[in-house]
Amino acid sequence: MAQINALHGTISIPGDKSISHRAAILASLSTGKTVIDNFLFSDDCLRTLDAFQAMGVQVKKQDQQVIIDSEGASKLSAPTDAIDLGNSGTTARLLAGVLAAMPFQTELVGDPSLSKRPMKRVSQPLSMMGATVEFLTEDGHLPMKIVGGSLKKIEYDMPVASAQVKSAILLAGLTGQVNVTVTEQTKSRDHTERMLEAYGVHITDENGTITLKENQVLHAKNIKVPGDFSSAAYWIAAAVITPGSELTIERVGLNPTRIGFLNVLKRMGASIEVIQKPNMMNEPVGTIIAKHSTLKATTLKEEEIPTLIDEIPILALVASQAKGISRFHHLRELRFKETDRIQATVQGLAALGVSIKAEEDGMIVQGQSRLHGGMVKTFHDHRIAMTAMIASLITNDAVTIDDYDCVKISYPNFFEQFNQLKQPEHSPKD
Ligand SMILES: O=C(O)C1=C[C@@H](OP(=O)(O)O)[C@@H](O)[C@H](O)C1
Ligand SMILES: C=C(OP(=O)(O)O)C(=O)O
Repeated sequence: MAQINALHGTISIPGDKSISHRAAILASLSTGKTVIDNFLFSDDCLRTLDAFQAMGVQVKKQDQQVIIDSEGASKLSAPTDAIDLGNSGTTARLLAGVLAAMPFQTELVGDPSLSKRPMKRVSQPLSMMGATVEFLTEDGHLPMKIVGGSLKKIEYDMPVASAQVKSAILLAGLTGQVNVTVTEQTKSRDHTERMLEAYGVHITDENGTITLKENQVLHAKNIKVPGDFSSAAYWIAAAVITPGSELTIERVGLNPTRIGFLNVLKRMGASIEVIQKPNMMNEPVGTIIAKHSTLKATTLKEEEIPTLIDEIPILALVASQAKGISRFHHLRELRFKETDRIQATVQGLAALGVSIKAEEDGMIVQGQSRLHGGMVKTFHDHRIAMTAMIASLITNDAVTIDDYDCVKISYPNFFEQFNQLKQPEHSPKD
């Protein structure tokens, strides 16, 4: 029987996945040489680099840097083969926006999980702008062919809160040199807008209506990527639920559109201190100190969902340790992620002893569950795998998962840091 150990130490968080994708894209669309520091070398972000390399951009990887040399958006060339996006939804949707304005056609393919995810949410606005998007086997799903060309301006009301769709439209406007206006009901992550602003592009956000002006070109600019808040969330959760723990988590991106998990945990009574550091490329950054806490249950509000959309599995684990019943609704979007994350979270946590129930649009979590070891089916979803491993910190018996490799999608050194953290004499820096 394993013993439950208090966790102590300092963790440096690897680069943000969303920002690394955008850095690779905007650097490839700029003229000149860009050095991207602290790029996340995860499977998903590598797909974005590979896609631009296939279109003639020079990409060099060294240590934690990527050096991108490009002649700009107008000089991208047709790839010789279909572009394989692997598991990456962000690459699929954002790249579709770029390709809509290219004077060539491209075929996009993905792995079985990505091939089940909805693509009409991008094909519809891009078609309205003048691109032709053809689904090659099943309506609305990859593989899809994008026949790009000259685009027209668009004013688009977003039917779902999605930073990927919003970004696809902004990138189509940028590469197509046309004016775009996107209106969001609920604000989704704004990394694309912030990075474009850092490049000096004329982009405004007035009460959820984002406008990008036509005829703007990008010139290379070095980029430093902050640590990924979504990756930090696992360690914040670990500290908060494991008795006697205190963890310091460094170099974390603190963009307000990403830190809903932090705000909800504070509402639940978690002891979390945030020390702000200087911004990186228009993105707030800081150090987080999280301690074991006595927690109370919570109910999620609709407007906070986009700010914690990828943190629902780990939040459900935290809620299982709080006093009372937590209610998570407005989560239909979770059914369209790497897997159906409502079902995968409920099944995975139930296998470890959590009293949890799936609802049509969310889940109900009974608090103060006593967890036991067990086998968690990940459905090859990195966020389910990492949630199960954090759960193992508070079980006496072993937790096993059916796929350890999938963490490489967003957090390649997760297990390295996890194992170091479990050895109290070490502090898992990088
Ligand atoms: O724009 C992005 O980088 C992302 C947006 C979110 O997806 P949606 O746009 O589908 O909400 C999120 O779940 C994903 O992990 C990354
Ligand atoms: C949903 C995710 O990513 P993507 O949509 O890029 O596959 C995620 O990282 O949790």
